[in-house]
Amino acid sequence: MSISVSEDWQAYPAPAKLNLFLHVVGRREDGYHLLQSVFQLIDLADTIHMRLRPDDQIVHHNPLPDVPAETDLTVRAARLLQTFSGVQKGVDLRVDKRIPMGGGLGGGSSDAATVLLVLNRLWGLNLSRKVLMELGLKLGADVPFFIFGRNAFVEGVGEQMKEIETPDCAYVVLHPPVHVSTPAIFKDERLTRNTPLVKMRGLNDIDCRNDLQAVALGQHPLIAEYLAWLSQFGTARMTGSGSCVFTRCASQGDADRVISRLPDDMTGYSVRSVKQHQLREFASDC
Ligand SMILES: C[C@@](CO)(OP(=O)(O)O)[C@H](O)COP(=O)(O)OP(=O)(O)OC[C@H]1O[C@@H](n2ccc(N)nc2=O)[C@H](O)[C@@H]1O
Ligand SMILES: Nc1ncnc2c1ncn2[C@@H]1O[C@H](COP(=O)(O)OP(=O)(O)O)[C@@H](O)[C@H]1O
Repeated sequence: MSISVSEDWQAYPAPAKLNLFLHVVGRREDGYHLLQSVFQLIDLADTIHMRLRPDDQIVHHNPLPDVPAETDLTVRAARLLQTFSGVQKGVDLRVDKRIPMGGGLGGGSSDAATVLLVLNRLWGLNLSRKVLMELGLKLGADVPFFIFGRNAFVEGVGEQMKEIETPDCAYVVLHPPVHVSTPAIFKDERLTRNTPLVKMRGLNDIDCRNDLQAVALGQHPLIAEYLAWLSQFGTARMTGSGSCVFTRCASQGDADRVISRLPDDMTGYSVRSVKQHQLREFASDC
């Protein structure tokens, strides 16, 4: 799937995710934390424009204000794939950001996953999903999920996943304007790391909380104000390491109505659950 914007450039989606719950169940010797979480794809998405180049350069045409091109996850993903495969091909990149950055919605990771999936096809590499997921993990703990491309129960540091049925529904997502540092949340001494392991049968049996939430609220009290406002409409929770918070709505109309009541100084989105990443077939399962 792709949406044409001009003769050469093609546009590809990079969807965001919500963590419907997130439990911290332990810590590895290297300091990384063991998690259990359900990752849900949503229809809030960045768009990555890509064009093959006649040389082997990787060129980012509109770097983000605070992220130099060389450190952008799209460029890092393309370089990683180039080095791994030894291919002597290049690509032009442009990124239209819609997913708030540092919001716990996985935007950077999803951008990286989209680049890996698309270049796998554009460069004719034909790497399997498994190989792309292993490569993706080198870029960030959330990248394998977006390459997996289906809603999933995720374990380990983000590399073990099983497909899971999740409700087809609408959500309201609010973005408190604070930058949450993921390493700072995981390092915080107030973080509990001993939530008992759950067996995943269905979401109804799970204590759907986010163990990172209390720590994020301690570091950024503004998130609590957004949670309090959203809690008028249903159970509200933080996604990932924050700062975004969300609640489930009975219908898209209900979600739109919540957004229409948002105070002028708050930013939010009415979104829908997505069953599958539109680029999932860009990697094969064998
Ligand atoms: C918390 C989660 C849940 O979805 O998401 P986000 O809030 O980032 O979306 C992820 O596990 C985050 O994934 P990601 O943002 O890719 O993190 P990474 O770049 O891999 O790691 C950033 C830092 O967080 C800590 N970290 C991350 C993941 C993990 N399982 N244990 C950790 O301790 C490490 O200190 C690491 O250096
Ligand atoms: N293409 C990109 N999009 C967003 N963030 C990026 C990108 N490349 C690198 N980053 C860096 O990754 C950090 C985390 O971004 P993001 O994935 O949006 O948040 P989160 O991990 O909280 O979901 C950003 O603050 C930014 O410094």
